[in-house]
Amino acid sequence: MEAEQKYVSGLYDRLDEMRELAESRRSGALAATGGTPQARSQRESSVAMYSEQLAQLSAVESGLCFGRLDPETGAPLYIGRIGIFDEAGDYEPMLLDWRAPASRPFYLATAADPLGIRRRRHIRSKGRTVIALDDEVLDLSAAGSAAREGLAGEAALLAAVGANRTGRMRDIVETIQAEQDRIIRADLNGVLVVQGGPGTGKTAVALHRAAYLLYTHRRELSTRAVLVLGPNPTFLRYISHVLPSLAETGVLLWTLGDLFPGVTARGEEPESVAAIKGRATMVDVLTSAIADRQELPSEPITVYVEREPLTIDRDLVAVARERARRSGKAHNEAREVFELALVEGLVQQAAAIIGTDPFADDPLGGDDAPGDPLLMGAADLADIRTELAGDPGIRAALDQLWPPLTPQRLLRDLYASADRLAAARVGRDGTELLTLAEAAALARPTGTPWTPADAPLLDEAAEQLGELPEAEVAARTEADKVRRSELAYAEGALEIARGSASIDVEDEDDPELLLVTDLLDASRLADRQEDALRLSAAERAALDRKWAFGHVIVDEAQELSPMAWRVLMRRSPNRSMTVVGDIAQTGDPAGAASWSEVFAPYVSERWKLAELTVNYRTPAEVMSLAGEVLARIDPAATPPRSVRSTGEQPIQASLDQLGPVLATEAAVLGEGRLAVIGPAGGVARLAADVRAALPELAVAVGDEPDLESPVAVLSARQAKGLEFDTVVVTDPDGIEAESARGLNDLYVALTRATQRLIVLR
Ligand SMILES: Nc1ncnc2c1ncn2[C@@H]1O[C@H](COP(=O)(O)OP(=O)(O)OP(=O)(O)O)[C@@H](O)[C@H]1O
Repeated sequence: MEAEQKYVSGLYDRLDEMRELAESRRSGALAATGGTPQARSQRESSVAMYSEQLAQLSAVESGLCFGRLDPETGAPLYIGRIGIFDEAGDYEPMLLDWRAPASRPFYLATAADPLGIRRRRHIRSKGRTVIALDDEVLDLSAAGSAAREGLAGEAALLAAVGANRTGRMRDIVETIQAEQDRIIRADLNGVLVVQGGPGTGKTAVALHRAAYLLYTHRRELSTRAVLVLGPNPTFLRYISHVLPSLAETGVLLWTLGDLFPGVTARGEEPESVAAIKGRATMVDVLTSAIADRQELPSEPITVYVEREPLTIDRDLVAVARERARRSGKAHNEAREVFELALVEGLVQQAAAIIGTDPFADDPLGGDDAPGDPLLMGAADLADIRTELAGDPGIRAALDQLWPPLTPQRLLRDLYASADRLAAARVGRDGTELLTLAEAAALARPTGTPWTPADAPLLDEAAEQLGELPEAEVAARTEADKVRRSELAYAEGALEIARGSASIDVEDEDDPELLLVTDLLDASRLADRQEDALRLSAAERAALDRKWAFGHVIVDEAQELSPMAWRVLMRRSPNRSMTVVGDIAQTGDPAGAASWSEVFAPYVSERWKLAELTVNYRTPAEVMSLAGEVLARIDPAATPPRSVRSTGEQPIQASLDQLGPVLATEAAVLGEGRLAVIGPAGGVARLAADVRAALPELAVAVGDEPDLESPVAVLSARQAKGLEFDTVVVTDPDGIEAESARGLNDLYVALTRATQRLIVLR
């Protein structure tokens, strides 16, 4: 132990030196002034780079070195969170990054297949002090019973899984198991689906895979960024410390509601409505909704040019509309074709009126050819065309008949109008896409906040609407002072976004306004301002609807709707994805019933399935109770095997015991965390009861509960992906009855405990 302490202390000394160096370089860069704009911008990026280095070096402080491998021949190798080299010596590695190929036997070597390793040692520390060493001799003759096979570093693993929970997910880098390691280090390309029951480490594996991929494919992924999609903001906060503790920043952690740039969709709506919005048929509903905006005038519109009345009637508009639709362009792009055709029709009218010689047929008239009404040449016609194209009356008519549309405006107008919904529910070929009741369920007043299920629809609408021509954008920019001030605001926000990686410039109130994000997509922004704004790939990705991520990781993937998958596939054109989930936990009515159903439309059968089979969270006793619910969901499914048992059976009691049960559990909770889970409809009342029973403790409840509080009251749906030392599930029948997939929700609730489960019915 003393020898290991000496080695580990030497590593911390090097870490301190590295920090000091980064600190002094950063101060140097900060102190320098003046110079060319280029020098200034280089300085700015140096400051950013050293700041990031410093953050990374601080993040690995805890558990810097956690392992040692003794090969059959040669010097021992130390394994840790980052690689450290001996600059004084021959640049020898003092500490190997856990992701380096040479570290791999630490996770994979077994007595049966020792991979050239004699001994594996887990080094456990508290702060900078080594507190325990766990050795495994990887020699069949010396190894214990065969039952130990397959669990690497059993003592360290059991210490980790049995430890108190803190409300923040921890990394598992010290005790990654072989089946997990194979997934973490799987090839970058292709779609990898990780199916695993509760507590099998799917989330942990997904995050470590992100860290591994960034390390191994740094150049490629740092320019394209990695996206991790999770089910809700509370969950993202819960997992948000894992990647920084592995010295990885620059991964975007998003929910579905963050996927459409410029909108942070956090509104709520009934699940049944979200389920309609999630259906693949919504693609056609949007197509119909857009076609419905290409209007024929109910009354002829009269515009005056040089005091002469010109008429925009149904026939003229129908011809122009047909020509624009036939162009095959997206709505906003086809507007130009529509405008040309409409103006051409009006030019003919104007020419007929203005250019008609009233004496054309008068034998006593001028010397023009008898019967020729036109006195105008090509130049005159061109003049009229220019005049008409700029005429405010005609422009207003164009905006009515073929309006330039942002996705926000299209969707907002659609939801706000029963007539528009009625038109959109029928396909272009006359088929019924939504029933009357389904279309009516989508209705809502303008100004209602966007919901997560709206984000994929906004993205789909953007795809179908296309972009407005630059000239149109520029004209509107010029005309609209409000918009310009908003642009200035957004540029300010972008400066701030260096830290926050997202801007939120929604404008709910003025549907006429082109949103700033329509103009500020990152490619245009980068073209214009690359030098001025040195955004990281992750920051630019957050602004650009068409960003293609280097890799996309989806957690709780079973909950995503077909519409959500469409957006994700657009963001991942190279189909480099890791998808983790558990079909048995699908709670959302819009979610998936099988993985093939999800991927068939995109990669047919070309996706790989990996399974995780060991449950690290839930003790065997708890899992056996949850297994009864799983058998009702799917009699063929096997629950994952728990890695440990506590010897304590779950307690089952009556609901009126809530007070005494909570008092008893709080008394033994220590530093741990307790959750009370119940039907969504009763969470507020339940929270009041829990507060009354535990007046001394902070009780978190609500949309985004603080999971670091000792006690949280949650619905089963909110508890998804989370875990607590003690879990009290109240009214299981109520949870089951609450939705079509209530049984799945109950299964989730019963599998959240790391130590103790109490069920009150
Ligand atoms: N190899 C490991 N070493 C130590 N702890 C582990 C290991 N694998 C998983 N765990 C722990 O097990 C718990 C469950 O992991 P995780 O939340 O990733 O599971 P999950 O499969 O996503 O679960 P669910 O589907 O129920 O949300 C976490 O506390 C995680 O840290």
